[in-house]
Amino acid sequence: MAQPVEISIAAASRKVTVPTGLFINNEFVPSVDSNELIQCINPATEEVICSVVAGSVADIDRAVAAARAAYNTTWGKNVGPLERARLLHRLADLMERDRDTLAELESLNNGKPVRVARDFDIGDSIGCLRYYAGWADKITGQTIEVDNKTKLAFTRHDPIGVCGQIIPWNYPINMWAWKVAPALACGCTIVMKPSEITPLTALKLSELIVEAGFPPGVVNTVPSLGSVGGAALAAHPDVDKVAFTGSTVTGRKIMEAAAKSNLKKASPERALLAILEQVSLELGGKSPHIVFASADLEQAANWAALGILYNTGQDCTAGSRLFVQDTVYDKFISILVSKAKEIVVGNGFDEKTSGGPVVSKMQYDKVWSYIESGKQEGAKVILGGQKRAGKGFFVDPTIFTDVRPDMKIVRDEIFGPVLAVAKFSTEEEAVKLANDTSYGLGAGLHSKDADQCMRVSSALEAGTVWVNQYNLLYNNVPFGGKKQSGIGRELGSYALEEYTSVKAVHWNFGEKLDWPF
Ligand SMILES: NC(=O)C1=CN([C@@H]2O[C@H](COP(=O)(O)OP(=O)(O)OC[C@H]3O[C@@H](n4cnc5c(N)ncnc54)[C@H](O)[C@@H]3O)[C@@H](O)[C@H]2O)C=CC1
Ligand code: BAL
Repeated sequence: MAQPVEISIAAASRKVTVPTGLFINNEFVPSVDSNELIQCINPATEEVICSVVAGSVADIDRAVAAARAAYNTTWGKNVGPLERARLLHRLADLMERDRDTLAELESLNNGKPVRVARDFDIGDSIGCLRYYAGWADKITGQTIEVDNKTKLAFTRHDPIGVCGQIIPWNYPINMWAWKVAPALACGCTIVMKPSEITPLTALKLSELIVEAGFPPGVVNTVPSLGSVGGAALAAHPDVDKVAFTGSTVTGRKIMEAAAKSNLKKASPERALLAILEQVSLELGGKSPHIVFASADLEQAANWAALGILYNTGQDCTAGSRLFVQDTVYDKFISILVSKAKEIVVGNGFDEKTSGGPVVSKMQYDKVWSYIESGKQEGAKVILGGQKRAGKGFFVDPTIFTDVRPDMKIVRDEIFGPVLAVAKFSTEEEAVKLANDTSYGLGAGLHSKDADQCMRVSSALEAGTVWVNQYNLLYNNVPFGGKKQSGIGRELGSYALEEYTSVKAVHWNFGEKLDWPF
């Protein structure tokens, strides 16, 4: 079993062929020692789309060996920056060519609307590949004077090596691009483990890796269960760096695995420093979104609704805790509810649809258990909160008011279209409520008072703060979290630091060493 399957996309009158094997050394191959398969489900219909090979620990070993061989021969320091840039641009061209098919496949496997996948996820991913193609020949070190007459030092930003990249199911193509583009621009090789829930587009993109002309072994793709392939990749002694996006629980496990594998070579005191260079984690969030009385309420309601409903709330930066100033509270809530009602949730192949189902039965059950807990803990449902009849893991926009800070719906990351709204009266109170979380990924505020915007954006404990907008990201602006939302930064020039290792070279052109010293 590693044969491609033909998937019929009836709504678009199209058929698409999808590889189902593990992608190692530019070939789709069966597992070396396992017959396990991963079933891919369409969350809008609950039907099986197809099955793909589930990689084993031995398959991860094989993929890492392929990545190491490529790093030492055809890639790494053996390929120039212009060639790395050319290939990244070529890959971007191919994604552009296949944009519609990729969007349809993404929609089938993940549930997000085709329009959203095509215009946002894939559009941004193409932009990401091109952005880092532009960086490939601009990764420079410094020349440092240490003694004018006899010595100088310089730094080189070497590729960090073989990277294990573990990505989630909420943005399968986009998270692929965020990981692959900077790593390749820096000269790293990759073993990519897509989520077992959404492996199809990573496999389809692997075909484009071959077509673009990347040498074998530069990018390898191993769909596998997290507890099998993900854990093996994180603990692998020949993986130089692990980059992860996903839950905080799994992020902790990855940190532990990387530390243990580093301990094989490093002393315990060095292990922490070693893993800080070698692990980057983009984890969960429970992001606050504050609306002050002076805000443009119509606009703030649009951004607040986008903040929780975009990607059906399955977004690490979802603005899931909304704080509204008491003097405008009633007016704002009525605008917000009317905005949320306008969002079309349903058929992903309809261009008017903005929201799809949540990704899986497990996620559906998790979201509903939070909705039930919100009701039981005494929060008031002012929108949604009722199950739909029929097939598909659909959850309609759900808004709770009268929430307290101790409620589970206020404390935990739900990863669904479920908003908890609370009232505040002073700026100080809003900041205190906003920062009352173990997470620190995103935060938003709306106000027409510029001084207030500056004060509050400075006080909010988050890696990203949006002022008078929410949830928009750009490839040239860094992204990442504080507190339990992660370590390291993706996007922008900052991501290059995650995939390079700085080497200082000390050059002596005149100093004689007196002996004995
Ligand atoms: N920050 C984010 O973007 C994401 C957050 N989540 C949160 O996590 C919750 C659970 O979703 P999951 O799919 O279970 O997330 P997860 O964090 O377990 O999965 C993300 C990736 O990690 C892999 N993984 C799982 N266990 C692993 C391990 N022991 N070692 C290495 N890799 C491992 C998975 O196979 C997947 O590729 C969601 O409800 C949501 O709250 C989920 C996905 C993305
Ligand atoms: N929205 C940025 C990436 C994420 O949700 O995982």
